[in-house]
Amino acid sequence: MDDFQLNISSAPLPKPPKKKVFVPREDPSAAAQAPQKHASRSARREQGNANGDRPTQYVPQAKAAAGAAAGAAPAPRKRDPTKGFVSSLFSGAGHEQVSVGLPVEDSLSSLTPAPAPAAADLASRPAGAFQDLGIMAPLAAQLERMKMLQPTGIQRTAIPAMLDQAKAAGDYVIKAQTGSGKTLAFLLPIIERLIRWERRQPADAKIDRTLGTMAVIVVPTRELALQIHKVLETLLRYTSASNKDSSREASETPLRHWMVPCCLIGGEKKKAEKARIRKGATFVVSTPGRLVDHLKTTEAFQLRNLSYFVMDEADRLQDMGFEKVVEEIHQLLHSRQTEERQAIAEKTGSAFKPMISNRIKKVLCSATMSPAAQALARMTLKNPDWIVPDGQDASADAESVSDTPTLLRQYVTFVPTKQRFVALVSLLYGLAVQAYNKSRMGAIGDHSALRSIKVIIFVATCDAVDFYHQVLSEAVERFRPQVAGPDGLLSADASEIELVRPTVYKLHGSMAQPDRHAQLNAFSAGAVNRPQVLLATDIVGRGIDIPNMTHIIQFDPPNEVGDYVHRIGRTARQNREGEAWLFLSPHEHEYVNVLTNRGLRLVEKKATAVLNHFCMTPKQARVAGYRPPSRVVEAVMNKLQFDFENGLSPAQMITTLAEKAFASHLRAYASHRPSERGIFNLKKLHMGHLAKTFGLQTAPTHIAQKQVQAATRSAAAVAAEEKKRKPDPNDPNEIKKRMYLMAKKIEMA
Ligand SMILES: Nc1ncnc2c1ncn2[C@@H]1O[C@H](COP(=O)(O)OP(=O)(O)OP(=O)(O)O)[C@@H](O)[C@H]1O
Repeated sequence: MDDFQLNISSAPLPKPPKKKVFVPREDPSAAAQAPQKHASRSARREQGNANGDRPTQYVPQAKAAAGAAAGAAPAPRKRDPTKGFVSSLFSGAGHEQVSVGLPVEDSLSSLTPAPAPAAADLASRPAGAFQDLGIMAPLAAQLERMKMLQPTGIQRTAIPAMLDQAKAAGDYVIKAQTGSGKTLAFLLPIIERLIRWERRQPADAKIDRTLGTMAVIVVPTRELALQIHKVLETLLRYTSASNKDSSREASETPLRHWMVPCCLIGGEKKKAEKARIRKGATFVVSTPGRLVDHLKTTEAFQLRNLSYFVMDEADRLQDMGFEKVVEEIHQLLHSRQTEERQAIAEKTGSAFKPMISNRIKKVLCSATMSPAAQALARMTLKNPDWIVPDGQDASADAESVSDTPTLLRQYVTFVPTKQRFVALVSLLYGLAVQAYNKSRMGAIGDHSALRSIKVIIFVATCDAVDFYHQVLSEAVERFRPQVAGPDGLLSADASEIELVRPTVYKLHGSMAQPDRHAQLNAFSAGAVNRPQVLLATDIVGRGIDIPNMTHIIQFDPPNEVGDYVHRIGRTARQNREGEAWLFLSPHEHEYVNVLTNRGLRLVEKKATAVLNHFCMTPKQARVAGYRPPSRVVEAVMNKLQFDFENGLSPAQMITTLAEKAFASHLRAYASHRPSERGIFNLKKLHMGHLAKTFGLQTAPTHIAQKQVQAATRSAAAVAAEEKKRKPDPNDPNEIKKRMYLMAKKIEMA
């Protein structure tokens, strides 16, 4: 691959010593390679058949020309005979134009003006407004330190509602768009009620860890548990008597309490967690599996005073995998609390008096409520109070997902399957250049003042995360964005390219917990003046709050519209701007209807707009309306794909990774919801083209055939099973039946 690396130098760009262009198969210089011809042809045919395209051989023009001039075949390059060809990314099947009726833009930059910030979500109240909602001075002072001066829309409704003594017996459903501050919306009133209880007690009574756990918060991922735990730690730091600084606010209302948060998550040492529980934890934040484990095995868990059970990302918790676990948690919390209270009553001879509430109040919280989660809310919550942001209608369609952040722009681009990789690299480069050009104005010479992009790329499987992490990490080091110069292809200005080169991180559920933690922290803290890219599965799709997120790229579409909404909600949080890009292959275009039918508003970006950007220097990209010639774009993209297929990593290692990623991609593709399998149809997926997405020159047929057969078999088996047992899993009557049974069990517990 280094043969084809171009020199990089600062402007003015020198004439390249060798021009490199793609020479098609018919080129006389290629035809002159008589001794190689037959072997090459058969290799080419093999690839051509597998990929369904006419292959193109990449030959440096200088060598070809020299060979032709000498009247002899150019000296053959030493290489693996199965490599060295790249079928053109711009010919063959898979390029059908689709029209989906969305507004279309042919430029990377947004053509529509930025929408105005949502007035409803920006509180117009002055600082101190948290106190107006009933939050006491020490807590409000801490919020001020955390730079939270005004409550958000959902906080303005949730805090008074949850503090309202008249409604204190009921449960709550909190539904508000992503990034709107739901975490504090349920944490603040819980902390406030505990502080208020303490105020009503004689001077020697206080809340501390010996009173046991007051609130349990269960969330679907470890990362989210750690995040909420951190918010709690910060909130409680200055509002606990243990902190000397709290005496500042203590003159009027001396603080006595000492509340302790504790995080219980899979992947951590259970023994250490048991020790923490034994010491006592006022708040427990946990993932479902680990919580059940401790509820069953940790005797020291004290739940007699438990007053709140919060299910954050409630609809995800009702998903297949968690539904039963959450049900079990409900039962265990109730049974353990009852046992503990009875034991105390027997010991003391009088009924146990709980601190805040006799029953455990449940709080369901999410930006989306699937039908199953709604049914659960209706059946299991007592008099649930549906809390939505100030100014919104609580009786509106609970399943609606159209309430996405106001400053979020949603784009979809239809990229032929075989161009997916080059389009991804081009988009990353284009977005980074765009950000660099935007922030460079007024910041020339001061690179610390530049603002770059922070992107999450969602892919379907852990194997794909590993593969693209490896590939993109190398790509940014080794692929030089190339542009049209007067004499062919040139590399872009090195000093500028350095500034748009991203650091790549990865996160998926099969990584060891310390690595997960380290990667997420590094990505969150990554310098804002350099592009930061995180490759991830849906593990960071929900709840995760990363500062300065600018873009979400869904390289693989999600399994559910709910997941789409949560993924895009990682950006444009708290009234900041953000962009979400969705990649679809042309044959998947009907997925757009699935999204728009649920009220989501998208704009189509032409795939050419994405590819063009890789062929422009930052300087060229600053010229309004500049477009590189299409033949240059094609040559550059074919070269990029050629390098991708031939030049990365020790060949064996990357091939193994690629084949694994290819196989698991097929499995994931086959597991789309039954209602969407007509759109994400394995039979319509071109295996050869998909192979190119993973840098494979041909589809590993043994894998492809096996996967397609298995997927078809399992799809048929699932369909037969569903027909036999459940007429339709989304049938409201079926959901009701399931939820009724679950509610009965919980009630009995
Ligand atoms: N009143 C406030 N003022 C300023 N910033 C706030 C306020 N409340 C919350 N935030 C910040 O807003 C961001 C989003 O909050 P949070 O994570 O609670 O959103 P969310 O609604 O739970 O989002 P998601 O649905 O994605 O989980 C966080 O960085 C949080 O610190």
